Amino acid sequence: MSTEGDYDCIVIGAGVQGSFTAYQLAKKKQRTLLLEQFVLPHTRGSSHGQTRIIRKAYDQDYYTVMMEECYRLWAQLEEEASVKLVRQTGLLVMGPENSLQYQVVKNTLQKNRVPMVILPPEEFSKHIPNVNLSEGDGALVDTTAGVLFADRALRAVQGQFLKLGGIIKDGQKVSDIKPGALVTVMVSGGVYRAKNLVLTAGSWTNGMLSYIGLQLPLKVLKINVCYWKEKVPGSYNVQQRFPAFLQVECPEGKHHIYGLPSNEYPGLMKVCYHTGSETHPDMRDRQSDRSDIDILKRYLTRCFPGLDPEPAVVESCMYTVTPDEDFVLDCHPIHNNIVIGAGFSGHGFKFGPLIGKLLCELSLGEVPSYDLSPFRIRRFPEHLKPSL
Ligand SMILES: Cc1cc2nc3c(=O)[nH]c(=O)nc-3n(C[C@H](O)[C@H](O)[C@H](O)COP(=O)(O)OP(=O)(O)OC[C@H]3O[C@@H](n4cnc5c(N)ncnc54)[C@H](O)[C@@H]3O)c2cc1C
Ligand SMILES: O=C(O)[C@@H]1CCCC=N1
Repeated sequence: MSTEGDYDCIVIGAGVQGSFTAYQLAKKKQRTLLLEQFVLPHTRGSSHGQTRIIRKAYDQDYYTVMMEECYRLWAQLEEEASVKLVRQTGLLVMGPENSLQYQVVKNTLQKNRVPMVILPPEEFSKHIPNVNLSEGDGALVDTTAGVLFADRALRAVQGQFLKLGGIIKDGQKVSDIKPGALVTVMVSGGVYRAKNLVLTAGSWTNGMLSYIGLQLPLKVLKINVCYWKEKVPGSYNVQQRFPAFLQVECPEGKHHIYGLPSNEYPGLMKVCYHTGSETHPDMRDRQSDRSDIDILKRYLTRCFPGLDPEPAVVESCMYTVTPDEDFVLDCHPIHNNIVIGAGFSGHGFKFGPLIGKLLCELSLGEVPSYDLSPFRIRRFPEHLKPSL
């Protein structure tokens, strides 16, 4: 077994969160190694695919507030890498006018003075053709929102990290971690040591944490990523300024439904259900539950009459979900040179640049730029005792 040179920091996992963390560390002159189990780019985790939603429309103030800086950081990366990563389309939010869910999002936007437009039901179809607003639903548009070009963003941030002198080793699966003043990381055929470790292993997080005496209440869900054909090509197209959308409550299912204007596959609009069935991350393709697709078919038949209600393409992705759907951004409770970023619960991409900054701050022992109390490990006390 060979021993390779020491680093200031090793980051495990080159998804969006690990890549931005490595980039931030390299910006701070840290000698950084980014380790990835698969050959890059890959489609086996949570960060692949061409698009994601970026928005300020959230239930909780703290996410809306954090998004302010995220937009700036995305723009900074666009400039540094000379690439377009964000397209402003707006986000149409729909939900029962009197429901808590809809009202909370509306209030958060209003309180934080986020530019938005409320669409009264009688004016809805003038602004949003080809969508049936449900009886009793309210509708608003978060005009700051849009589409993030995800694959392109990952390439851009990894490219900037390499330009800063960072090292990426892909096809290197971490098989053990030994904590200590120097953390030792084992991969097949090699050992790496560093003063600090950041763990951003997505759906494989609990596997990694088992090496260091910790388990988190994370569920791994397989998401069916569905694309639906426009009956009239272009009717829900990004070029026609059709917005992304979020349906916060509807009779068809308990969870949100969200969609992005047709873009990546010409004539196909991406619409997904915000949950899926549990899986082991290495067994994703054996999970064949499609009950979410039945919910989407019924919803689209009723509300998006311009889409063929049979998915034309179904791809796979994974969520790693915490019980409260808030992220985990914290130091290991005993080994404080090990930082953990996990549980992004299906909504973490848009925060990537800021997550990178925060995990870098935690790793360097700096005071984090935001109050991280919603993201602490000790909010799950029952999961701390048995494994430590
Ligand atoms: C269908 C879908 C739609 C989504 N829509 C949105 C959206 O609209 N807006 C939004 O903001 N977010 C969205 N998200 C969420 C967002 O994409 C995720 O929160 C984010 O990609 C999580 O990134 P990550 O870096 O934590 O995980 P990953 O991308 O999975 O990265 C973890 C990496 O760690 C590597 N790894 C694991 N174990 C090891 C090991 N032993 N050795 C080496 N490497 C290892 C993995 O191979 C992987 O590459 C969506 C997610 C999905 C699945
Ligand atoms: O994060 C997002 O914006 C999307 C849409 C809502 C549900 C999860 N992901």
